[in-house]
Amino acid sequence: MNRTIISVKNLVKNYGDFQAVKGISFDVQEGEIFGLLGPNGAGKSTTLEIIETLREKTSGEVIVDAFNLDKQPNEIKKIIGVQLQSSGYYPGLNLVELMQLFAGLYNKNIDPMTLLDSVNLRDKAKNKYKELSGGQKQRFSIATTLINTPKIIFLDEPTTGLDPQARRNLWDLIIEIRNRGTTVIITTHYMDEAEVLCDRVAIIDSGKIISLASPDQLIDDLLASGFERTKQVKLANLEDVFINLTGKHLREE
Ligand SMILES: Nc1ncnc2c1ncn2[C@@H]1O[C@H](COP(=O)(O)OP(=O)(O)OP(=O)(O)O)[C@@H](O)[C@H]1O
Repeated sequence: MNRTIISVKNLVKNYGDFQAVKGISFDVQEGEIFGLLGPNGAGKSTTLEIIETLREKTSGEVIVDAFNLDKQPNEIKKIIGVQLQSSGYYPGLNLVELMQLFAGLYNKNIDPMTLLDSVNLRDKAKNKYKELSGGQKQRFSIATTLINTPKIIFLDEPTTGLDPQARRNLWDLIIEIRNRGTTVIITTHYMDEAEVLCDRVAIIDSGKIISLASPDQLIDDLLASGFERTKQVKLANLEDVFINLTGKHLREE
């Protein structure tokens, strides 16, 4: 595949006596969607925040696009896009004004409408953030990650709380962003999401990577080990029924 754009080696994070990340190593290839999967408290957000330069590591080495996290964190900041916490969205400003505000923070000249267009929010340009639906809020926050035309974007559980259509719509958006050449790192609890979206996934449990491969490979490995589902699986599930009844396309949210 492509070249390695992120390299993490023996990463450790201690919070006091508690070791949240226990010496993990992985590489992310340029242009892939890489998933970090794991139960609550596994250490996904901690790992992401360290790579994003937002949290100090205890030890280990992180290289992002040939920049060393210890020596060149500011160079890393310039080439990554990070979703901001929604509490940072000033309630009185509309989406265009918010975009301009964030662009100012990055010292970038952007066309807010082009960015809003790219996440299908042109119609909501004059609305305030609080007036958006859950799916629209997520799309807006993904647009803010794109302001500095980053090489890599980080998405921490971007579809949590969304309905099936909004989730699928967001998947399409994430794939589109990847297809334009941006590397995507995503954390998720949803295995169906990881299976559809991710080129490769690392499964993290209690601060350790316990498996890393493409979703297909992980499933094939499990089947090769003799695993069989106890219940015969039908060729459709309840979500298919729901989507079929309520429409595949993005509704007016
Ligand atoms: N600032 C902190 N101080 C102390 N412990 C922390 C801190 N942040 C996280 N932890 C602990 O580190 C562990 C890993 O947390 P982290 O948020 O990285 O997990 P996660 O995999 O992202 O979980 P979730 O899926 O619930 O978001 C947890 O046990 C958590 O309680």
